[in-house]
Amino acid sequence: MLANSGRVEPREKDVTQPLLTVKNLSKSFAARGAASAKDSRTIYAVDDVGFHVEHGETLGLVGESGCGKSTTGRLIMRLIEPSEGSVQFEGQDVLSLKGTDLKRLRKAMQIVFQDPFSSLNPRMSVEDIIIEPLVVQGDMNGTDMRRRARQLLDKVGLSSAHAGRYPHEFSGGQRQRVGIARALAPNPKFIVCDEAVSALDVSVQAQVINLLQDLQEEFGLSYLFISHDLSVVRHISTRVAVMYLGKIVEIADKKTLYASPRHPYTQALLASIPVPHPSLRRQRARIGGEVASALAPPSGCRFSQRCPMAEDLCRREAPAMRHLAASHEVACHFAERSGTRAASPKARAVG
Ligand SMILES: Nc1ncnc2c1ncn2[C@@H]1O[C@H](COP(=O)(O)OP(=O)(O)OP(=O)(O)O)[C@@H](O)[C@H]1O
Repeated sequence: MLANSGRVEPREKDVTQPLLTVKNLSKSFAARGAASAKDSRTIYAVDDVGFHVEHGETLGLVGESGCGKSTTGRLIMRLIEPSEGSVQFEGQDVLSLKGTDLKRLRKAMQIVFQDPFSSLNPRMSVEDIIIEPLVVQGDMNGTDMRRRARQLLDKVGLSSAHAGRYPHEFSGGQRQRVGIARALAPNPKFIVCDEAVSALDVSVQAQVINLLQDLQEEFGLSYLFISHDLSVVRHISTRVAVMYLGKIVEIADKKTLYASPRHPYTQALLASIPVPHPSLRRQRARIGGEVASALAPPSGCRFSQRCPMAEDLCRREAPAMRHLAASHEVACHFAERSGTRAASPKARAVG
Protein backbone atom coordinates (compact mmCIF):
# COMPACT_ATOMS: atom_id res chain seq x y z
CA MET A 1 0.00 0.00 0.00
CA LEU A 2 1.06 3.63 -0.15
CA ALA A 3 3.17 4.22 2.92
CA ASN A 4 3.76 7.70 4.36
CA SER A 5 6.49 8.22 1.80
CA GLY A 6 3.93 7.39 -0.89
CA ARG A 7 5.71 4.12 -1.80
CA VAL A 8 3.53 1.13 -2.68
CA GLU A 9 4.04 -1.67 -0.17
CA PRO A 10 2.46 -5.13 0.08
CA ARG A 11 0.23 -5.69 3.09
CA GLU A 12 1.04 -8.33 5.69
CA LYS A 13 -1.93 -10.47 6.63
CA ASP A 14 -2.84 -12.48 9.69
CA VAL A 15 -5.12 -14.94 7.96
CA THR A 16 -5.64 -17.19 10.95
CA GLN A 17 -8.95 -15.46 11.73
CA PRO A 18 -11.49 -13.56 9.63
CA LEU A 19 -10.76 -9.87 9.21
CA LEU A 20 -14.25 -8.98 10.43
CA THR A 21 -16.71 -10.97 12.52
CA VAL A 22 -20.19 -9.64 13.24
CA LYS A 23 -22.41 -11.38 15.79
CA ASN A 24 -26.01 -10.76 16.89
CA LEU A 25 -25.89 -7.20 15.61
CA SER A 26 -29.12 -5.26 16.13
CA LYS A 27 -30.20 -1.67 15.73
CA SER A 28 -33.57 -0.16 16.38
CA PHE A 29 -34.54 3.46 15.79
CA ALA A 30 -37.36 5.56 17.16
CA ALA A 31 -39.69 5.96 14.19
CA ARG A 32 -39.14 9.16 12.22
CA GLY A 33 -41.92 11.72 12.55
CA ALA A 34 -43.24 10.28 15.78
CA ALA A 35 -46.30 12.28 16.73
CA SER A 36 -45.14 12.87 20.31
CA ALA A 37 -42.61 11.76 22.88
CA LYS A 38 -45.19 9.20 23.95
CA ASP A 39 -45.26 7.79 20.44
CA SER A 40 -42.73 5.05 21.05
CA ARG A 41 -42.92 3.19 17.75
CA THR A 42 -39.70 1.35 17.04
CA ILE A 43 -38.10 0.47 13.71
CA TYR A 44 -36.21 -2.81 13.89
CA ALA A 45 -33.73 -1.89 11.15
CA VAL A 46 -31.15 -4.61 11.84
CA ASP A 47 -32.09 -7.64 13.89
CA ASP A 48 -29.63 -10.26 15.13
CA VAL A 49 -27.35 -10.15 12.11
CA GLY A 50 -24.17 -12.23 11.92
CA PHE A 51 -21.50 -12.83 9.26
CA HIS A 52 -17.78 -12.66 8.70
CA VAL A 53 -15.49 -11.20 6.06
CA GLU A 54 -12.23 -12.93 5.23
CA HIS A 55 -8.99 -11.19 4.34
CA GLY A 56 -8.98 -10.09 0.74
CA GLU A 57 -12.55 -11.17 -0.03
CA THR A 58 -15.72 -9.33 -1.00
CA LEU A 59 -18.92 -10.10 0.83
CA GLY A 60 -21.92 -8.89 -1.16
CA LEU A 61 -24.87 -7.71 0.94
CA VAL A 62 -28.11 -7.59 -1.05
CA GLY A 63 -31.79 -6.98 -0.42
CA GLU A 64 -34.61 -4.62 -1.26
CA SER A 65 -34.59 -0.98 -0.21
CA GLY A 66 -35.09 -0.47 3.52
CA CYS A 67 -34.02 -3.98 4.57
CA GLY A 68 -31.14 -2.66 6.70
CA LYS A 69 -28.07 -2.90 4.46
CA SER A 70 -26.75 0.63 5.00
CA THR A 71 -27.50 0.50 8.71
CA THR A 72 -25.42 -2.70 8.92
CA GLY A 73 -22.50 -1.01 7.13
CA ARG A 74 -22.71 2.07 9.34
CA LEU A 75 -22.86 -0.04 12.52
CA ILE A 76 -19.72 -1.95 11.58
CA MET A 77 -17.87 1.32 11.05
CA ARG A 78 -19.28 2.79 14.27
CA LEU A 79 -20.83 5.67 12.43
CA ILE A 80 -23.84 4.72 14.54
CA GLU A 81 -23.94 2.66 17.72
CA PRO A 82 -25.75 -0.69 17.82
CA SER A 83 -28.54 -1.58 20.23
CA GLU A 84 -26.93 -5.01 20.70
CA GLY A 85 -24.26 -7.30 19.30
CA SER A 86 -20.54 -7.48 18.70
CA VAL A 87 -18.14 -6.52 15.90
CA GLN A 88 -14.60 -7.90 15.88
CA PHE A 89 -12.07 -6.42 13.49
CA GLU A 90 -8.65 -8.08 13.41
CA GLY A 91 -9.51 -9.66 16.74
CA GLN A 92 -10.36 -6.32 18.38
CA ASP A 93 -13.74 -5.54 19.88
CA VAL A 94 -14.72 -2.58 17.70
CA LEU A 95 -17.56 -1.46 19.94
CA SER A 96 -15.35 -0.93 22.99
CA LEU A 97 -12.57 1.01 21.21
CA LYS A 98 -11.85 4.54 22.38
CA GLY A 99 -9.28 7.28 21.81
CA THR A 100 -6.27 6.35 19.69
CA ASP A 101 -7.51 2.76 19.20
CA LEU A 102 -10.73 4.07 17.69
CA LYS A 103 -8.70 6.47 15.56
CA ARG A 104 -6.65 3.57 14.27
CA LEU A 105 -9.84 1.70 13.43
CA ARG A 106 -11.12 4.71 11.52
CA LYS A 107 -8.03 4.47 9.31
CA ALA A 108 -8.43 0.75 8.70
CA MET A 109 -12.13 0.92 7.75
CA GLN A 110 -13.42 3.27 5.09
CA ILE A 111 -16.67 3.79 3.23
CA VAL A 112 -17.59 4.71 -0.34
CA PHE A 113 -21.09 6.14 -0.64
CA GLN A 114 -23.68 5.83 -3.40
CA ASP A 115 -23.92 9.37 -4.61
CA PRO A 116 -20.48 10.75 -5.43
CA PHE A 117 -21.97 14.19 -6.04
CA SER A 118 -23.48 14.71 -2.62
CA SER A 119 -20.68 12.91 -0.79
CA LEU A 120 -17.93 15.18 -2.21
CA ASN A 121 -17.72 18.76 -0.96
CA PRO A 122 -18.31 20.94 -4.07
CA ARG A 123 -16.15 23.75 -2.66
CA MET A 124 -13.05 21.59 -2.22
CA SER A 125 -10.55 20.60 -4.92
CA VAL A 126 -10.26 16.84 -5.42
CA GLU A 127 -6.80 16.95 -3.88
CA ASP A 128 -8.21 18.51 -0.71
CA ILE A 129 -11.07 16.01 -0.72
CA ILE A 130 -8.64 13.09 -0.92
CA ILE A 131 -6.34 14.36 1.81
CA GLU A 132 -9.19 15.34 4.16
CA PRO A 133 -9.07 12.03 6.11
CA LEU A 134 -5.28 12.38 6.38
CA VAL A 135 -5.59 15.92 7.74
CA VAL A 136 -8.04 14.66 10.37
CA GLN A 137 -5.58 11.95 11.41
CA GLY A 138 -2.66 14.36 11.50
CA ASP A 139 0.05 11.73 10.86
CA MET A 140 1.56 13.22 7.68
CA ASN A 141 3.01 16.53 6.63
CA GLY A 142 1.42 18.59 3.86
CA THR A 143 3.94 17.66 1.17
CA ASP A 144 3.51 13.93 1.76
CA MET A 145 -0.26 14.26 1.86
CA ARG A 146 -0.32 16.04 -1.49
CA ARG A 147 2.06 13.51 -3.00
CA ARG A 148 -0.23 10.73 -1.74
CA ALA A 149 -3.30 12.42 -3.23
CA ARG A 150 -1.65 12.67 -6.66
CA GLN A 151 -0.50 9.06 -6.59
CA LEU A 152 -3.99 7.94 -5.62
CA LEU A 153 -5.52 9.92 -8.47
CA ASP A 154 -3.29 7.94 -10.83
CA LYS A 155 -4.17 4.67 -9.05
CA VAL A 156 -7.91 5.20 -9.59
CA GLY A 157 -7.49 5.97 -13.27
CA LEU A 158 -7.60 9.77 -13.10
CA SER A 159 -4.63 12.01 -13.68
CA SER A 160 -2.57 13.77 -11.03
CA ALA A 161 -3.02 16.78 -13.31
CA HIS A 162 -6.68 16.79 -12.13
CA ALA A 163 -5.69 17.45 -8.52
CA GLY A 164 -6.73 21.12 -8.56
CA ARG A 165 -10.14 20.52 -10.18
CA TYR A 166 -13.50 20.54 -8.44
CA PRO A 167 -16.14 17.76 -8.29
CA HIS A 168 -18.48 19.45 -10.79
CA GLU A 169 -15.75 19.23 -13.44
CA PHE A 170 -15.96 15.42 -13.43
CA SER A 171 -18.48 12.88 -14.71
CA GLY A 172 -20.37 10.63 -12.26
CA GLY A 173 -17.94 7.74 -12.78
CA GLN A 174 -14.93 10.02 -12.31
CA ARG A 175 -16.41 11.46 -9.14
CA GLN A 176 -16.85 7.95 -7.79
CA ARG A 177 -13.16 7.35 -8.58
CA VAL A 178 -12.38 10.41 -6.44
CA GLY A 179 -14.52 8.91 -3.66
CA ILE A 180 -12.55 5.68 -3.94
CA ALA A 181 -9.23 7.59 -3.82
CA ARG A 182 -10.41 9.35 -0.67
CA ALA A 183 -11.33 6.00 0.89
CA LEU A 184 -7.88 4.62 0.00
CA ALA A 185 -5.97 7.59 1.41
CA PRO A 186 -5.66 6.38 5.03
CA ASN A 187 -4.40 2.99 3.83
CA PRO A 188 -7.45 0.94 4.88
CA LYS A 189 -7.84 -2.83 5.03
CA PHE A 190 -11.60 -2.88 4.72
CA ILE A 191 -13.98 -0.74 2.67
CA VAL A 192 -17.76 -0.64 2.87
CA CYS A 193 -19.01 0.10 -0.64
CA ASP A 194 -22.56 1.30 0.04
CA GLU A 195 -24.42 1.19 -3.29
CA ALA A 196 -21.14 2.55 -4.68
CA VAL A 197 -22.05 1.95 -8.33
CA SER A 198 -25.85 2.19 -8.17
CA ALA A 199 -26.03 5.76 -9.42
CA LEU A 200 -23.84 5.05 -12.47
CA ASP A 201 -24.67 3.93 -16.01
CA VAL A 202 -24.22 0.21 -16.60
CA SER A 203 -21.01 0.57 -18.65
CA VAL A 204 -19.51 2.91 -16.04
CA GLN A 205 -20.58 0.51 -13.27
CA ALA A 206 -18.50 -2.21 -14.91
CA GLN A 207 -15.45 0.08 -15.10
CA VAL A 208 -15.72 1.06 -11.43
CA ILE A 209 -16.21 -2.58 -10.39
CA ASN A 210 -13.11 -3.54 -12.38
CA LEU A 211 -11.20 -0.77 -10.65
CA LEU A 212 -12.35 -1.96 -7.21
CA GLN A 213 -11.22 -5.49 -8.10
CA ASP A 214 -7.81 -4.29 -9.31
CA LEU A 215 -7.32 -2.27 -6.12
CA GLN A 216 -8.41 -5.23 -4.01
CA GLU A 217 -5.79 -7.42 -5.64
CA GLU A 218 -3.04 -4.86 -5.41
CA PHE A 219 -3.64 -3.80 -1.83
CA GLY A 220 -5.20 -6.95 -0.31
CA LEU A 221 -8.41 -5.08 0.50
CA SER A 222 -11.61 -6.63 1.81
CA TYR A 223 -14.98 -5.21 0.83
CA LEU A 224 -18.51 -5.30 2.14
CA PHE A 225 -20.28 -4.54 -1.12
CA ILE A 226 -23.81 -3.34 -0.46
CA SER A 227 -26.28 -3.32 -3.34
CA HIS A 228 -29.96 -3.88 -4.04
CA ASP A 229 -28.92 -5.44 -7.36
CA LEU A 230 -27.96 -9.13 -7.38
CA SER A 231 -26.57 -8.91 -10.89
CA VAL A 232 -24.08 -6.21 -9.82
CA VAL A 233 -23.07 -8.11 -6.71
CA ARG A 234 -22.41 -11.22 -8.78
CA HIS A 235 -19.44 -9.65 -10.57
CA ILE A 236 -17.51 -8.60 -7.53
CA SER A 237 -18.43 -10.90 -4.64
CA THR A 238 -16.64 -13.90 -3.23
CA ARG A 239 -19.65 -14.70 -1.04
CA VAL A 240 -23.10 -13.15 -0.88
CA ALA A 241 -25.42 -12.45 2.09
CA VAL A 242 -29.11 -11.80 1.39
CA MET A 243 -31.02 -9.55 3.76
CA TYR A 244 -34.77 -9.26 4.24
CA LEU A 245 -36.45 -6.89 6.69
CA GLY A 246 -33.50 -6.53 9.06
CA LYS A 247 -32.41 -10.18 8.97
CA ILE A 248 -29.87 -12.14 6.96
CA VAL A 249 -31.81 -15.00 5.39
CA GLU A 250 -29.09 -16.71 3.35
CA ILE A 251 -25.30 -16.60 2.98
CA ALA A 252 -23.31 -18.67 0.55
CA ASP A 253 -20.31 -18.60 -1.71
CA LYS A 254 -21.22 -16.89 -4.95
CA LYS A 255 -21.42 -20.02 -7.09
CA THR A 256 -23.76 -21.80 -4.68
CA LEU A 257 -25.98 -18.80 -4.09
CA TYR A 258 -26.60 -18.17 -7.76
CA ALA A 259 -26.83 -21.85 -8.79
CA SER A 260 -28.68 -23.34 -5.80
CA PRO A 261 -30.37 -20.64 -3.72
CA ARG A 262 -32.39 -22.23 -0.92
CA HIS A 263 -34.28 -19.34 0.65
CA PRO A 264 -37.50 -18.54 -1.24
CA TYR A 265 -36.63 -14.84 -0.99
CA THR A 266 -33.23 -15.35 -2.63
CA GLN A 267 -34.93 -17.43 -5.30
CA ALA A 268 -37.46 -14.69 -5.96
CA LEU A 269 -34.77 -11.99 -6.07
CA LEU A 270 -32.80 -14.02 -8.60
CA ALA A 271 -35.90 -14.62 -10.65
CA SER A 272 -36.52 -10.89 -10.83
CA ILE A 273 -33.15 -10.11 -12.46
CA PRO A 274 -34.03 -8.82 -15.95
CA VAL A 275 -33.23 -11.25 -18.76
CA PRO A 276 -32.95 -10.09 -22.36
CA HIS A 277 -34.67 -12.99 -24.14
CA PRO A 278 -38.49 -12.70 -24.37
CA SER A 279 -39.16 -16.46 -24.06
CA LEU A 280 -37.14 -16.57 -20.84
CA ARG A 281 -38.96 -13.49 -19.60
CA ARG A 282 -42.30 -15.30 -19.69
CA GLN A 283 -41.03 -17.99 -17.33
CA ARG A 284 -39.74 -15.55 -14.75
CA ALA A 285 -41.39 -15.27 -11.37
CA ARG A 286 -41.71 -12.20 -9.20
CA ILE A 287 -42.16 -11.74 -5.48
CA GLY A 288 -45.82 -11.05 -4.72
CA GLY A 289 -46.89 -8.51 -2.08
CA GLU A 290 -45.05 -5.67 -0.41
CA VAL A 291 -42.18 -5.79 2.07
CA ALA A 292 -43.74 -5.77 5.56
CA SER A 293 -43.04 -2.75 7.73
CA ALA A 294 -39.91 -2.67 9.88
CA LEU A 295 -42.18 -0.95 12.44
CA ALA A 296 -44.21 -4.09 12.90
CA PRO A 297 -42.37 -7.05 11.43
CA PRO A 298 -44.51 -10.20 11.18
CA SER A 299 -44.09 -12.82 13.87
CA GLY A 300 -42.29 -15.98 12.85
CA CYS A 301 -40.40 -15.80 9.58
CA ARG A 302 -40.37 -12.22 8.32
CA PHE A 303 -40.83 -13.40 4.74
CA SER A 304 -43.80 -15.64 5.59
CA GLN A 305 -46.42 -13.17 4.30
CA ARG A 306 -44.90 -13.22 0.82
CA CYS A 307 -43.49 -16.73 0.76
CA PRO A 308 -45.00 -19.27 -1.63
CA MET A 309 -43.96 -22.11 0.66
CA ALA A 310 -45.09 -20.70 4.01
CA GLU A 311 -46.88 -22.99 6.44
CA ASP A 312 -48.21 -22.44 9.95
CA LEU A 313 -44.80 -23.15 11.45
CA CYS A 314 -43.34 -20.23 9.45
CA ARG A 315 -45.90 -17.79 10.82
CA ARG A 316 -45.31 -19.07 14.34
CA GLU A 317 -41.56 -19.57 14.64
CA ALA A 318 -38.68 -17.53 13.29
CA PRO A 319 -36.27 -19.90 11.54
CA ALA A 320 -32.69 -19.79 12.84
CA MET A 321 -29.72 -19.59 10.47
CA ARG A 322 -28.39 -23.09 9.91
CA HIS A 323 -25.69 -24.68 7.79
CA LEU A 324 -26.74 -26.64 4.71
CA ALA A 325 -23.08 -26.99 3.73
CA ALA A 326 -19.79 -25.57 4.98
CA SER A 327 -20.18 -22.34 3.05
CA HIS A 328 -23.98 -22.21 2.83
CA GLU A 329 -26.27 -20.97 5.62
CA VAL A 330 -29.97 -20.34 5.34
CA ALA A 331 -32.80 -19.27 7.66
CA CYS A 332 -35.76 -21.26 6.32
CA HIS A 333 -37.66 -24.10 7.96
CA PHE A 334 -38.11 -25.75 4.58
CA ALA A 335 -34.78 -25.01 2.89
CA GLU A 336 -34.29 -28.66 1.95
CA ARG A 337 -37.58 -28.58 0.02
CA SER A 338 -36.94 -25.39 -1.86
CA GLY A 339 -34.44 -26.88 -4.26
CA THR A 340 -35.93 -25.56 -7.47
CA ARG A 341 -36.13 -21.89 -8.16
CA ALA A 342 -39.11 -22.09 -10.46
CA ALA A 343 -41.30 -24.02 -8.00
CA SER A 344 -43.48 -21.25 -6.69
CA PRO A 345 -47.26 -21.64 -6.57
CA LYS A 346 -47.81 -18.05 -5.39
CA ALA A 347 -45.28 -16.53 -7.74
CA ARG A 348 -46.81 -14.75 -10.69
CA ALA A 349 -45.52 -14.96 -14.20
CA VAL A 350 -44.36 -11.77 -15.83
CA GLY A 351 -43.62 -11.11 -19.43
N1 LIG B 1 -31.72 7.38 11.53
C1 LIG B 1 -32.83 6.66 11.31
N2 LIG B 1 -33.97 6.93 12.00
C2 LIG B 1 -35.09 6.21 11.81
N3 LIG B 1 -35.17 5.17 10.94
C3 LIG B 1 -34.08 4.87 10.22
C4 LIG B 1 -32.85 5.59 10.36
N4 LIG B 1 -31.94 5.05 9.51
C5 LIG B 1 -32.55 4.05 8.87
N5 LIG B 1 -33.84 3.93 9.29
C6 LIG B 1 -34.83 2.93 8.87
O1 LIG B 1 -34.23 1.65 9.04
C7 LIG B 1 -34.62 0.77 7.99
C8 LIG B 1 -33.37 0.24 7.29
O2 LIG B 1 -32.78 1.34 6.56
P1 LIG B 1 -31.45 1.16 5.70
O3 LIG B 1 -31.12 2.50 5.11
O4 LIG B 1 -30.41 0.49 6.51
O5 LIG B 1 -31.94 0.18 4.54
P2 LIG B 1 -31.24 -0.18 3.16
O6 LIG B 1 -31.44 -1.62 2.96
O7 LIG B 1 -29.85 0.34 3.16
O8 LIG B 1 -32.14 0.60 2.12
P3 LIG B 1 -31.74 1.77 1.11
O9 LIG B 1 -30.91 1.13 0.06
O10 LIG B 1 -33.05 2.26 0.60
O11 LIG B 1 -31.00 2.78 1.95
C9 LIG B 1 -35.56 1.55 7.09
O12 LIG B 1 -36.89 1.27 7.51
C10 LIG B 1 -35.19 3.00 7.38
O13 LIG B 1 -36.27 3.86 7.15
